[in-house]
This record gives sequence, structure tokens and C-alpha cells, in this order.
Amino acid sequence: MIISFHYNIGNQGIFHNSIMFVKKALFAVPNSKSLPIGLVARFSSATGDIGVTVNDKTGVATVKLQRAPVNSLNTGFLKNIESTLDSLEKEKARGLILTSGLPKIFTAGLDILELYNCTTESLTTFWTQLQSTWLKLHATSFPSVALINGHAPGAGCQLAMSCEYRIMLGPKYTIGLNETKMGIIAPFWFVDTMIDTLGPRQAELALTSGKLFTSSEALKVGLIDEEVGSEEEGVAKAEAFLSQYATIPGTARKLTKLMIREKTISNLVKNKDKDLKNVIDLITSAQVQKGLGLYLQSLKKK
Ligand SMILES: CCCCC/C=C\C/C=C\C/C=C/C(=O)SCCNC(=O)CCNC(=O)[C@H](O)C(C)(C)COP(=O)(O)OP(=O)(O)OC[C@H]1O[C@@H](n2cnc3c(N)ncnc32)[C@H](O)[C@@H]1OP(=O)(O)O
Repeated sequence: MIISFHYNIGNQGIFHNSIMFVKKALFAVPNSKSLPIGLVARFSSATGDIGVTVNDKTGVATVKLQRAPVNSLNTGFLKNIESTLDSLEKEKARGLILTSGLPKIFTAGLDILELYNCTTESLTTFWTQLQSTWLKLHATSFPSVALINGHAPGAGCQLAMSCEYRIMLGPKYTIGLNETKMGIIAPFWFVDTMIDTLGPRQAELALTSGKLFTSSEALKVGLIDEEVGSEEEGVAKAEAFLSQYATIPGTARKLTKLMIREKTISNLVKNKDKDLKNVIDLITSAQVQKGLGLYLQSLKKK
């Protein structure tokens, strides 16, 4: 017998920060021994869907990002991601597999429409949400894997680097912090995260050139941990990685992770306002606005 629960997760506007977990159905699935067991959830809102499936044997949650066409991160979507992480913390998830529900794209990074023609006020709301969502992901108490099943430029790479392990579907997709290519600068906490991941030498080379790595290049420099040929293989590898923690006491694991990440986390926590000011000064400048406009046009022309 398969037991299935459905999380009934409301729209942002209705339930706001709280995700409601409602036991809705208990049913038998005939002739089935191998169907995924667990909790199934779907988060729907105008600003993106987040599908959550929790394996009730292992406690591992698979979170699928779905905001067509390219999972770009706007304020509402970031807020939904943060709420989902809050719920997983509350429900004591034992692990996270962060992936995309869209074909070809993990996430296209920040929604450039949040940066282009923005006001100081709208940019402040957006950036503050980005900082908050990232801090939550970077410091989860449970182990995390990014299953990068599509392109991951800019903040897409940043989300992936904040997971503890990265598995990427090869060979077609690319990943990297491409800000300099767009004529902007990666914020210091993106830079810190890349240095933590690649070391200063490779991070400098990658950041100054805005390099987007293919999966095999990413594997070589250590931007990803494994390259796989199919999503199924990726899921199996992610589950295998997470399963090693089943026998490691959770508090020891979490404190060790936080000790290692503390410098990067506290650098942002202490300098949130300075970071925001840097972003406002840079992004609202006429030159950067012009560049962003041209970049958007070039994306649309393809
Ligand atoms: C000194 C102190 C400094 C302080 C720091 C200051 C500022 C820092 C600020 C920001 C940091 C920025 C981080 C980022 O993440 S910026 C975004 C980086 N991402 C990208 O550059 C990706 C751009 N997109 C692509 O390369 C491609 O779209 C793709 C992801 C490879 C997918 O290609 P595909 O061919 O499948 O799709 P399309 O290109 O046709 O795109 C479909 C559709 O989506 C629109 N779109 C794509 N990406 C974005 C995006 N990031 N935001 C918004 N919209 C996007 C695209 O325009 C198409 O739209 P259409 O209307 O034509 O359907």
C-alpha cells in the first residue's frame, strides 16, 4: 500500500508565508511496488510553481522550480522558494534535491525585468528578498543537492553553488556567473560563494571573464561534483549522496556546515545595507540601464 499525502499549499496572497500541510488522501495503489512513496505538493502562484515531493522513507524533499519560460527569479518566485525552504525546515526534511521542472533550464538567474526600468523602491524589495532567500538556502540545516538539469547562468549558478553538492546533466548546458559579460558586476557574496567553491584562482578567471562553463568544463574546475547523462541517473546520484547522512547525527552535520560557511554568511548579514546601496547605485545608472535594455533585446531577437 502506498500512502500519499497532498500538501495543500496556498497562493502567496492567501496563505502568505505559511505553507499549509494538509493530509488529504490515503489510498491504495494496486499492483504497484515501485511507485514513488511520499508526500506530494504543488505550490501554485502567479509568480511561479514549486513542486515538492517528499520521500517518506528517507525524508528527502525534491523541489522542482517551475516558472515558465526560463525560471527567472523575480521577487514573488524568490519569496515562494524561501517559504518552501521554511516549510522543509519546519517539517524536518532530511535532505533537499533542488532541480527544475522546466526542460533545458535550471534557472536563467535573476529576472532581468526586475533590474531594467526599476525604481529604487522596487529594486530594494527585490534585492532584499534575494538576500533573504539566498541566506536561507545557503544555511539549510538539511543537506542539499542541486540537480542542474539545464542552463544555470548568473543567480542560477549562485543557487546551485549554495547547495552542498552539484550534479549536472551533460553535455549541452552551461553554468557560471556571467555578470561581467552583461557589463555588470557580481555582488560580493556571489564572489565569496564562487571563491568558496572554486578557490580564488579559478574564481578570478571565471568571474573576470563571465565564463559560462559546459558541464565537462565545470567538472574539471570543481564547479560541479558529477556530470550525468540522464535525469534518472542524476536523481539516483543525488539520493546516494544524501543517503550517506542518514547515519550522521544531524546537529553535528549542521554545525560543521555552518562553521565552514560562517564567513561568507556573516559577510552578507553584516553588510546587507551596503550591498543594497551598491546594487542601487550600479543598476539604476543610465549606462547600466542602457546595457540591460540592449541585453534584453538581444535575448528577444534570438
Ligand atoms: C560594485 C558593486 C557591485 C554590486 C553588484 C551590482 C549588481 C549586481 C546585479 C545583478 C547580478 C545579476 C545576476 C543575474 O542572474 S543576471 C541574469 C543572468 N542570466 C542570463 O544572462 C541568462 C539570459 N538568458 C539566456 O541566456 C537564455 O535565455 C537561456 C537561459 C540560455 C535560455 O535560452 P532559450 O533559447 O531556451 O530561451 P530564450 O533565450 O528564447 O528565452 C525565452 C524568454 O525568456 C526571456 N529571458 C531569458 N532569460 C531571462 C532573464 N534572466 N530574465 C528575464 N527574461 C529572460 C527571453 O527574453 C525570452 O523572452 P521572450 O519574451 O522573447 O519569450
